[in-house]
Amino acid sequence: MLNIRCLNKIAEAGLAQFPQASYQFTEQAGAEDAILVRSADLKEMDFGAGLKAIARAGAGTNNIPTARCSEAGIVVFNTPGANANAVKELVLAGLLMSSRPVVPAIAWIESLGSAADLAQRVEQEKSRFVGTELKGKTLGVIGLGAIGILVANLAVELDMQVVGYDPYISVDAAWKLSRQVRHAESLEAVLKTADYVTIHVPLTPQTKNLIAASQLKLMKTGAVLLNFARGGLVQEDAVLAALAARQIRGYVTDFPSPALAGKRGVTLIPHLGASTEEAEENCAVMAAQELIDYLENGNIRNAVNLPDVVMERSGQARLCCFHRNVPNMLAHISGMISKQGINIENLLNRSQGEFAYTLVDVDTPAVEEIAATLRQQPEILRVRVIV
Ligand SMILES: NC(=O)c1ccc[n+]([C@@H]2O[C@H](COP(=O)([O-])OP(=O)(O)OC[C@H]3O[C@@H](n4cnc5c(N)ncnc54)[C@H](O)[C@@H]3O)[C@@H](O)[C@H]2O)c1
Ligand SMILES: O=C(O)[C@H](O)COP(=O)(O)O
Repeated sequence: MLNIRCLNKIAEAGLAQFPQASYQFTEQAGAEDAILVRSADLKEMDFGAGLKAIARAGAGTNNIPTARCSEAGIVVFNTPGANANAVKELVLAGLLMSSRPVVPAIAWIESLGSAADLAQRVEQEKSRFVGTELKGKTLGVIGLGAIGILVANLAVELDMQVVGYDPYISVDAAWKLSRQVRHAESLEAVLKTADYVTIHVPLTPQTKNLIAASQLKLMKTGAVLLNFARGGLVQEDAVLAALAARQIRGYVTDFPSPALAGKRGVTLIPHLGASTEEAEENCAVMAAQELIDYLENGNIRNAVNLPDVVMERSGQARLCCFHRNVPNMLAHISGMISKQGINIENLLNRSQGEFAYTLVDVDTPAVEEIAATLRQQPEILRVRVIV
């Protein structure tokens, strides 16, 4: 039996992927083979020696200590794109809420209750809630990954001018982007031209406080900043100062904090970007399938600390080696196997940065001794045998 531990509520459709004959769910810390998680913070968590993988049912992995996981030979997965449409739709709500004051207008109507002169007051006072249209305004999109592309393309459909910035855009992403999205050479260029700026980059040490006082100063007077990516991308004190100085008109964010609560111009949403039935199901199913293929076949799809490594099963046993990306590892692994007179049926090796992963299919199930010897090698972080 393999033990799966869920550290957040995971959609039933995802849990149903695990066959009951070979998997069980556990709440016991340290007993798990794999963890399924959404936003629970694992950064200070101790992991049991048996933990082989963590799957984040979602996009952002800043709640997972990925570097520490790699050192322990733990593969960290996420589910790219699985909740992108849900976020896109909430960004649209954010754009509409910041161009048309529907939220305060609804609050005002509710405050009137069922007053007899309701219809009359509506017509007398509705001019307090006049807004502007999105059509013709410029949207700046920072980060053109799964979400940024959908947001940029939607804004084109809304007849907005769209300018996008992503120095690391993938070829796949570039193909999906509408040709009407203008390409910005720098973050500054986006900030200077946009009426609305929306951020869709991961939170990393490099992107922390991406938008701080000097970036806010570049924004057009009266512009609106939308942040559905992570709170730490925007320096809150700076944004509050920019709002107080009327440099920007609004800050719409999915990441509330005590400092932002109740401040003029701030719209707080309780981290609902991915909270649709469809997105929760998509993420849970994708995360579960990634874990199952890794646990049962050693295949890796959508890990953040290793590249995709997928090989059809052959032979009688598979050795799965998570190791450092240093010279001679392949020769060491294959040499050890051939020294035992064992034939290698198939082998696949890929690396990403400091780490690499090697799958070896062999023609005998008797490879535990080889695995034990390989585990002695300090550059090898984990060896699994799958028969
Ligand atoms: N509010 C929510 O519920 C919610 C849901 C999903 C994702 N998110 C957040 O949104 C982020 C983006 O999600 P995604 O699915 O689009 O991820 P993604 O990996 O598909 O796209 C991220 C893009 O950001 C780009 N990028 C990285 N650093 C950059 C920089 N300095 N400047 C410009 N571009 C940069 C990358 O090249 C990539 O194209 C996630 O990391 C997560 O933090 C939030
Ligand atoms: O990075 C993500 O996918 C989102 O922030 C969603 O987080 P959640 O799964 O906790 O809703």
